[in-house]
Amino acid sequence: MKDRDRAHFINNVFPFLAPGTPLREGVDNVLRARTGGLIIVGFSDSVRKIVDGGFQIEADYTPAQLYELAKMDGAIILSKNAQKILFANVQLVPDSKIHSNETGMRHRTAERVAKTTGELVIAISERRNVITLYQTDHRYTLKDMGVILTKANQAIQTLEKYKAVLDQSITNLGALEFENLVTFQDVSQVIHRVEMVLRVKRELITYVHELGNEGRLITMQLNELLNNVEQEAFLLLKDYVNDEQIDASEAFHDLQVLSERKPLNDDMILRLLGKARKKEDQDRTLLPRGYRLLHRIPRLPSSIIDNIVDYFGTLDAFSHASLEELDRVEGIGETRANMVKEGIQRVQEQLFIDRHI
Ligand SMILES: Nc1ncnc2c1ncn2[C@@H]1O[C@H](COP(=O)(O)OP(=O)(O)OP(=O)(O)O)[C@@H](O)[C@H]1O
Repeated sequence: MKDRDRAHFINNVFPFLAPGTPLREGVDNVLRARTGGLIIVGFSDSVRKIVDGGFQIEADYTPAQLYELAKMDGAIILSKNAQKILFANVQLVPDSKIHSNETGMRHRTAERVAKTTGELVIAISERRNVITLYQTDHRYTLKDMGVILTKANQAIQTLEKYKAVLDQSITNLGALEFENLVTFQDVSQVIHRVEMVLRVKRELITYVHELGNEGRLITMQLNELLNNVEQEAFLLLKDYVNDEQIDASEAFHDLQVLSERKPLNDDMILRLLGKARKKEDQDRTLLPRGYRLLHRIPRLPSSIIDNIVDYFGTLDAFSHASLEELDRVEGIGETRANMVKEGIQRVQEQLFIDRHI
């Protein structure tokens, strides 16, 4: 429930309430001033019905105005986009039969208004120094920036570890590919590690949204760490999918969606790759097409990589091809044939040095 609530606010509310936004600046000022506050963002008909008293303002929203108006009793109503302050000093009279778990009147009112109107309601506590968000039946207490930053940094450390493990298993797979020793289990192991990395990435993105402009450093670290993970995962699928049944981009999309829900198992991975589950297939060697390793050769355009794989079919075939055979591929002349041959050799040597047995 808590995760669902957090996700709801991060997706729908944080774009205009994250640190660095004018609304957050105003709300933080009210919190610091310890006057308390009750703010409704949106003035729909259902809000109109429960408004009693107060006065109309119709001014452009500024953090300073919000802070001044919060010194008064009652609620403040903002426009849906939080660009205007519409009313202040408003008494709200939601149906008292609506269940509320809150104790104080401000928070009970906030919860009931959110449930009846569906609008975002922000309660800033005078005594407890917390900001609570309500919308429909969702409730979320904003966390202290320090707490979120600590969690985000822990997640970055976890990501670094997972990424190192993933890199190593990709290297090991590459070495096995040159030896024609890859089985389904080897591919599945790499896919599981990609899945773990994607999972931590998703968690980190929620922290980044929650941190707003305080999350810039985390974003930079995240981008640097994940620089090529998605491309590698896509190429891995391109190397191994049963392409008569499944397109690699589709498989990559499915991998991302599935890993959001629950941990992948072997059956799911087999389905992703478009392969049937047959007992005898489990230990059979798989021959990769070689997209992933060809992409490691510097300055080799994707169109040429496609032509090489189309012509030879597998890494095994083109890694043993002579210069003359490589020369026959469309887009490859003598110079490029040399470059490809040397490139493949260099990639192979590096993999054998880096592999961890
Ligand atoms: N129905 C309401 N409409 C508008 N404002 C309200 C309403 N109920 C309470 N408030 C505002 O909340 C203020 C504090 O009420 P109360 O102390 O009972 O709330 P609380 O939930 O305990 O919040 P806090 O933690 O800030 O004390 C009131 O002075 C009033 O400004």
